[in-house]
Amino acid sequence: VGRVSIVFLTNVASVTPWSAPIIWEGTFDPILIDSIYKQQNLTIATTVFALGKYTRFVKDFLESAEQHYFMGENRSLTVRKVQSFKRWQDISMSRMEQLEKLIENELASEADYIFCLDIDTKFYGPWGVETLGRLVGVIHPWLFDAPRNRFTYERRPESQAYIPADEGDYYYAGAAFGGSLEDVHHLTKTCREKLHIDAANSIEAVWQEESHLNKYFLLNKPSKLLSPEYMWRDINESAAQIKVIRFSNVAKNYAEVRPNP
Ligand SMILES: CC(=O)N[C@H]1[C@@H](OP(=O)(O)OP(=O)(O)OC[C@H]2O[C@@H](n3ccc(=O)[nH]c3=O)[C@H](O)[C@@H]2O)O[C@H](CO)[C@H](O)[C@@H]1O
Ligand SMILES: [Mn+2]
Repeated sequence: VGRVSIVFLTNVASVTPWSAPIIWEGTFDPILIDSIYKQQNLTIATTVFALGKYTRFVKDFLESAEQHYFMGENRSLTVRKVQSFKRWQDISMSRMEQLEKLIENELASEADYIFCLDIDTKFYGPWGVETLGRLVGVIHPWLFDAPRNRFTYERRPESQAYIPADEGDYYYAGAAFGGSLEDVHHLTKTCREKLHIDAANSIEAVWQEESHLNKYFLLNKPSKLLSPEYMWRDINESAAQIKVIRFSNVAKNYAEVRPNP
C-alpha cells in the first residue's frame, strides 16, 4: 500500500522586470538569513499612527508584533502626540509629513531601517530580516493578481499622482512600506510635497497618499517587493498563492470607526 501526495504548485513571480526580488514563502531560508543578519546588530524603526477610535487597534498590533515581528532584545516603544484632523483621509495623508519630520529630527541617526505600517492590522506569521532593503514596497492584496488596467492608480492628469493607462509596474499598498532611513525620508518628503501641490490645486488623489506612493514607486523602483503575505486582506480570506499570512488587515466597521464617510 503506497501513499500518494499531490502537491499543488502555484506559480508566482519572484523577481520584478528590474531584477528586484519579490519575497514569498519559499524564496528565502529564514534560518540562514537570520544568522547572517544577527552579526550586524541592526536597529529597525517601526511607525504606526492611532488617532481617534483607531486606538482600539494598538493592543493587538503590539501583542502580535511581539510574537512575530523581528525578534530581539532591547526593544523600546515611544509614544508621540500628533495633530489630528476631521477627515480620515487627512489623518491618513498627514502621515507622510509626520514621518518626514520624524526621520529628519530623530530617527535618521538612531535606526538602520524603518517600516511604516497601518495600525488596523495584526501579525499572524513571521516578518523578519528577509524584508530588509534599501526601498521596500508591498504588493496590494486586492490587486496582486489583477491586470494593469484594473490598478486603481490616479488617472486624472491634474493630480501629481497621475499615472497614464499604459504605465505602472505593480499596485502597491499604502499600509506598509519601508527601507533605509535615507530612502524613506526621500519617499515621505516627495509624497508630502506632491500632496501639498494637489491640495493647493484643490484635488485629492483617488486613494490619497497611497496614490502618491504608487507614483513614487513608478519613478523610484523599489529594491525589494514583499508579496501580499506581508499585507493580507483579512485573516479569513484565502488565495492559492498565499501559503502564509504574516500580516493582515483586521476587519473594521468603517462607519463606526472613522470620523467621516
Ligand atoms: C491596506 C491598505 O493599503 N490600506 C490603505 C487604504 O485604506 P485603509 O482602509 O486601510 O485606511 P485606514 O482607515 O486604515 O487609514 C489609514 C491609517 O490612518 C490612521 N487613521 C485613520 C483614520 C483615523 O480615524 N485614525 C487613524 O489613526 C491609522 O493609522 C490607519 O491605519 O488607503 C488609505 C488611503 O486611502 C491608506 O493608504 C491605507 O494605508
Ligand atoms: Mn488600514
